[in-house]
Amino acid sequence: MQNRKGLFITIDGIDGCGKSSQVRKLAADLKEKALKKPDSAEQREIILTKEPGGTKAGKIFRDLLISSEYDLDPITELLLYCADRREHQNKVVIPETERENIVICDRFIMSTYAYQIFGRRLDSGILEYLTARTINRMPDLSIIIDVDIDTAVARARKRLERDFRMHQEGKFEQMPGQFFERVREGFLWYADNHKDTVIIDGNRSFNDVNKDIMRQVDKIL
Ligand SMILES: Nc1ncnc2c1ncn2[C@@H]1O[C@H](COP(=O)(O)OP(=O)(O)OP(=O)(O)O)[C@@H](O)[C@H]1O
Ligand SMILES: Cc1cn([C@H]2C[C@H](O)[C@@H](COP(=O)(O)O)O2)c(=O)[nH]c1=O
Repeated sequence: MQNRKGLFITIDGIDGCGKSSQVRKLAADLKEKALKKPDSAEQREIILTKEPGGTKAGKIFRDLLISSEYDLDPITELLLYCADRREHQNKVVIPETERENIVICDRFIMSTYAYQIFGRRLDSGILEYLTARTINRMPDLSIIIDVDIDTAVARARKRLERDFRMHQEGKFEQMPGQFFERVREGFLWYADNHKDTVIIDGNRSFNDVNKDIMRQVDKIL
């Protein structure tokens, strides 16, 4: 383990890969572990958060970003994801890890590489420039849940239609399959080229995926 305070764990993947359900389950599992071992390092507060939208200003960025209503220019979109991340670092990730808590975040920078650089085909130089100057706390562990595009798109659409949220949140879900192929390629590229990043096969049962996630998290606790 690096000599740093707290822990910052991120879970990522294409829409519908199952990450939000796994983030919630991981938080519940860690809380249960802490109850069982009251004197251990696991006795840290668990902070469940997300990008975009993990801060007060971030909720406004999120509305702008994921609605299909605004038809944002791709570079505007990239800048807003970076602005949301900067706010989230300063208001949540850094203060909570400084308090030695465990921050579990639904999505992080791998999503920006996957969706904006690979999906939208933007120049990675802008993202690298902004990241180097605005992000101080990188994850101790990044998990990418990898699933087949057809499975992911079907799961994401089903969930949005069930919740009647396709209009407010369905911007990416309405994109063609080739877009998601590029996004998936972006996640795989990120894992191949960055340390502390692992891929977990999400085409399996919820419990099997959860077990693999817990195995990875146990290594850094
Ligand atoms: N391993 C799994 N097998 C089958 N269904 C799953 C699995 N994991 C999650 N699901 C279901 O798929 C749907 C999407 O899951 P979830 O919301 O966790 O995905 P997500 O990746 O966070 O999606 P989004 O990015 O669109 O918010 C939910 O209905 C969930 O119950
Ligand atoms: C952080 C981040 C996210 N996105 C996209 C990916 C998803 O379609 C939405 C967020 O929705 P979720 O229900 O919270 O998964 O935002 C992106 O394009 N770029 C990013 O950096």
